[in-house]
Amino acid sequence: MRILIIEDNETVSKVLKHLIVQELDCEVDIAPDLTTAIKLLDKNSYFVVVAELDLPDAPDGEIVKLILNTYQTTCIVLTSNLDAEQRKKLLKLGIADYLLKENRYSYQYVVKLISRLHRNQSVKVLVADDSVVSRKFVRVLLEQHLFQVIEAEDGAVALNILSEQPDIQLLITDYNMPNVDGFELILRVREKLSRENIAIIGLSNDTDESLSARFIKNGANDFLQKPFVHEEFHCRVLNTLDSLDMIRRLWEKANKDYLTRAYTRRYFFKLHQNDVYESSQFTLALIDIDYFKKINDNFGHDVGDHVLVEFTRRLQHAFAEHFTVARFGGEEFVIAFKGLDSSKATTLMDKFRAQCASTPITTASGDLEVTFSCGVATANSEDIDALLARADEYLYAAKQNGRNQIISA
Ligand SMILES: Nc1nc2c(ncn2[C@@H]2O[C@H](COP(=O)(O)OP(=O)(O)OP(=O)(O)O)[C@@H](O)[C@H]2O)c(=O)[nH]1
Repeated sequence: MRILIIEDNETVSKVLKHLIVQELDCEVDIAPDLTTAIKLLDKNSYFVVVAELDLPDAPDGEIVKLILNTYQTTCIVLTSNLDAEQRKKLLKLGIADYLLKENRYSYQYVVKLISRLHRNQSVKVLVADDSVVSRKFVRVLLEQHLFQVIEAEDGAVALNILSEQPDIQLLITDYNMPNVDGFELILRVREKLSRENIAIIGLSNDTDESLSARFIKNGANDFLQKPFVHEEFHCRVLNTLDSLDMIRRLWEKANKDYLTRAYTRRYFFKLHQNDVYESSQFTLALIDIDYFKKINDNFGHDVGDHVLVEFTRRLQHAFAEHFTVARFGGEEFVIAFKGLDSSKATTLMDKFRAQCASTPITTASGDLEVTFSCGVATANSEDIDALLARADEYLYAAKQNGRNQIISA
């Protein structure tokens, strides 16, 4: 990623460059005037340009049109003052945002904004609104911030799109829509997707002042009254996505193991507590790496950690797309094969066992042969604790029997 700062005040450009480089992995160029800026823009491709409006050789913000139209690059404007007329003109041109050089927080905001814009490129936003004009307006604003935008003309279409594209992170929905309105849409989305899955912003031009609270009580994260100004829209989207990121980080901390990123024992139980009662097609594989203590003793804890991480990567690669992979602690893992009987799960596990045994793990201390033992048990009207206890018995038998093998029933 490469950023260009066009700024004639050397102190400002240096501070900004310092803050950007500290926070983001990128190259930063500085141009003190329009002439130098053009040379750099001709030579390099920039992710974002941060530009001062008043330059020695272009005092009337000429640089903005050039960046947006000629170089078709995202532009953040930096300025000491901005009157209402200029502000309107800049927003109409399609800048991503403008910042007044008021204090150090303005510069920190620029860094935060660039980082957000970078992440936005992979963020899908669904806009549900029956008004084409309103939908297009929101689309333009979102595209200025580099989001991937998908449109739905009513709530029913939005629900279909959400079920087909579970990676949508933000839903922006109008209230008044035919078929399924904004409230019903939110209620139905929240039945399936919680706050770590998707964020929701409600929109309405209805004058009913209780709407905002009702939207939020129904499960929206925020609400915007139409017509709204560009800045408010961007700030609310930014805040909503920041809190989505935070909730996701907390969720990961609570449910994923810090070292291997596999699910924790607690999350595993939460997911599968009731599965055994429901289906006899539910099989657990309890896995334990063989002689793992020796790896730690002979090569050190860091190598042991590396083996655990690589072993988990292999497990995830082989099974995580369809089944739950959890680390139960130490060098013990479990896989929940929902929908598979003992024989199918054992066949899959044995294929994986043979692959592991024949592919050493490369570590700082050389290539290490790593094998595991495994107990496979299929539900038999028992609860999850009893099923796990049985898998553990088979695992113990596999260890006693010489390791690097699977025992199942
Ligand atoms: N490096 C590392 N070691 C861990 C971690 N968690 C547990 N261990 C170590 O894993 C080892 C487990 O050893 P044991 O339970 O004796 O089992 P083993 O050596 O694998 O022998 P068998 O299971 O009988 O084949 C212990 O030395 C623990 O200290 C971890 O997060 N990182």
